[in-house]
Amino acid sequence: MTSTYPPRLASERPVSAWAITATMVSLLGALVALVLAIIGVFGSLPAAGLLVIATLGQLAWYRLGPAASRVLLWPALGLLGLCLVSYLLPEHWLPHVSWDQLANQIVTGSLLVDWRPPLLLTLCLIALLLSLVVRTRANLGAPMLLGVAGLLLLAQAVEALHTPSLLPLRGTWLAQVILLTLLLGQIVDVAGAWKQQSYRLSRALWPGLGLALLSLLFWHYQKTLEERNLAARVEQQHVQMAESLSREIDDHLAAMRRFANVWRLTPMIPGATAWATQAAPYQRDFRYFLNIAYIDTNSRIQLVHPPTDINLQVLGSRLFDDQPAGREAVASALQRGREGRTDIIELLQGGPGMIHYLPIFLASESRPTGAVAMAVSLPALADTLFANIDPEDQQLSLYRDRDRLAHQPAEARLGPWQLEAELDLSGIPLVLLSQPTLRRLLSDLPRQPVVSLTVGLLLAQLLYLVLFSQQQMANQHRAVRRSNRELRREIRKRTRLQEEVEWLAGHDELTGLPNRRTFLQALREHDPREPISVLLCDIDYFKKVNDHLGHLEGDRYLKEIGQLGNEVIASDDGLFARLGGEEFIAYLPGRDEQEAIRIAEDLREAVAASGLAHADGAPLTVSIGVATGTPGPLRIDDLMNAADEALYSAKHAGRNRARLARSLAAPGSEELPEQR
Ligand SMILES: Nc1nc2c(ncn2[C@@H]2O[C@H](COP(=O)(O)OP(=O)(O)OP(=O)(O)O)[C@@H](O)[C@H]2O)c(=O)[nH]1
Repeated sequence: MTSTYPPRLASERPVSAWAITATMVSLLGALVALVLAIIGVFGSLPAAGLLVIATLGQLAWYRLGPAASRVLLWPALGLLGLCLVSYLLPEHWLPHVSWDQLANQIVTGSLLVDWRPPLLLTLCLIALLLSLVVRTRANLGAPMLLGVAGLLLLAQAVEALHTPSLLPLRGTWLAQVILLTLLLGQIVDVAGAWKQQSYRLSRALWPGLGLALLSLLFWHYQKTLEERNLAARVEQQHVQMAESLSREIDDHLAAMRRFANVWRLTPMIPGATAWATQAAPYQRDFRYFLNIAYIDTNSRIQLVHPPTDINLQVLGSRLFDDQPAGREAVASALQRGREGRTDIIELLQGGPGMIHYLPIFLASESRPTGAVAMAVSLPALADTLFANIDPEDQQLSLYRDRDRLAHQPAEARLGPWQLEAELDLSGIPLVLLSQPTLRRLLSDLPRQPVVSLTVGLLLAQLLYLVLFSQQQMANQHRAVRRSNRELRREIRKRTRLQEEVEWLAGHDELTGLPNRRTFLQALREHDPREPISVLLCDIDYFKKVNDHLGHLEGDRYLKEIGQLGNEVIASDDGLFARLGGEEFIAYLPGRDEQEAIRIAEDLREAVAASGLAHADGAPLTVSIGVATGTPGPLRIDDLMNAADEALYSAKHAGRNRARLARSLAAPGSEELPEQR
């Protein structure tokens, strides 16, 4: 991975031309959506407004930098957060009606649903805007947020296409296109940076997106289930309402029969007072009885209760003539002594209704002496039946075939569901239609699926962040271990070099023997209570070796002699060093002259017998100057000079010999017998 210093800010990154183009297209779309929403043709105004802010925020990010972008985006995120809260808060904490009141204060007649985008659109916008305000866009949060936005967008498209939803996704296809281009713009913008970290990203991104997808699927399952449950509940309530209406109708039939039977106990045709007294409680209980009238055998209305103007007007009417639609029913009661009822007809008092005719048998009479007519006004019946229904909850209509008999409009915006139930009005089939209001449906809809979706998405984001950070830490850990390894290797290398330098400082490179420095050090550290001897040793005619056998061979000879000398001197607890050139020196602590001379002879003989030879076959020899210091303070220069003089003396005397320095022993130097 390449890195630059100083690190670039996100706003300094070169922005792709594609990203700018996509954003411009989105902006255009968002502005069109806004205009359409303002003139009320299409879509919702707040959603369009938020889209415009989102695209302007993205454009500001590219053109002016993060600070300008955030000025636009944070307030938009605040609004979206409020929208999300409205989806999440339980009804008993803050009822829907309170949200609606708030919306109504902003624009009269508007509801909460007008002011918040659909759930998935809200979440998608939140993810998009958050990805813009996350500073390190290409690294930390943005990939997951953009991924989630993409998923939500897809889910929203699928929802809109396939699933009939309780809340229609009003005009969101345009919003989806705008969001999609916005999303693509962002992805193109940061794709380059993602590529650099694709390994780390994919390890964190796929599990995160997997969890987000699971949350979405789970949410969809729960939402569908809850909507189905709600539909079933509403349906059940509707059926119960229809049943209670049917019961009410049955009750009024039973009441009518009771009323008709009352006259069996009396021997006379009912009088006006008795009629009014008997009819009053029935009319009070069933207000939709427009009237309760006594019809004589001639089908003439003789008595009527209540004595309202409109009822009094029909008094004396002969039903056979005046109301032909009910003739059959009247005849059934008066002539055959059986209950009869009209179909739904236009009543004499006006409005649709039906009239029941029940024969009146006086005591001991076997033929009816008249009939009781009970006119039921259908609008009044519907009013009575609907009286207990809150018009803010639902709209109700009563139909016979296609004719609407009664209608109670809702006093709130209607939801998308229409429910149907059948009613039996004394054998006439009616249909009761109900349409629950949006507010009622929304307040009844459980919040749990939205809560679990939000929690799921948060967990997915958290999982992504944890995995991403873990990857980052693992990477850093790997880098630290790598640099540690390199450091250890460097230290080892330097230690070896140091040892080599130290060894070279004290040794001769060619022969591997200690050098002059080490020799002098040993000399300086010797125990002054003991004698000390040195053997200064020089190869005889070594120049010839070089001249005739070559320098490489000369080097080999030097190495051989070094090894040989080391063996001889080390066996006598001494140190054999190379002084330089073809000169060697032996340091023999605790050795007196006699011992030193013996050792010098051993060395000389060993060299002579080594097999090393000149070009003419003559054996290679060495001359040795021996100097010994007695116990006591030592003057190194004196010792060395003495050895040197002794060596010179040995050379001068013909070479291949050892000479004891005279100056440090008895006066003059003593020649050892030549052993050739
Ligand atoms: N091959 C090789 N030759 C060296 C090295 N150091 C010194 N010499 C040679 O040793 C020779 C020393 O020669 P001289 O000092 O003239 O003495 P010599 O030929 O040994 O004769 P005497 O000491 O007088 O017996 C020179 O030819 C140097 O070039 C070395 O490290 N390698």
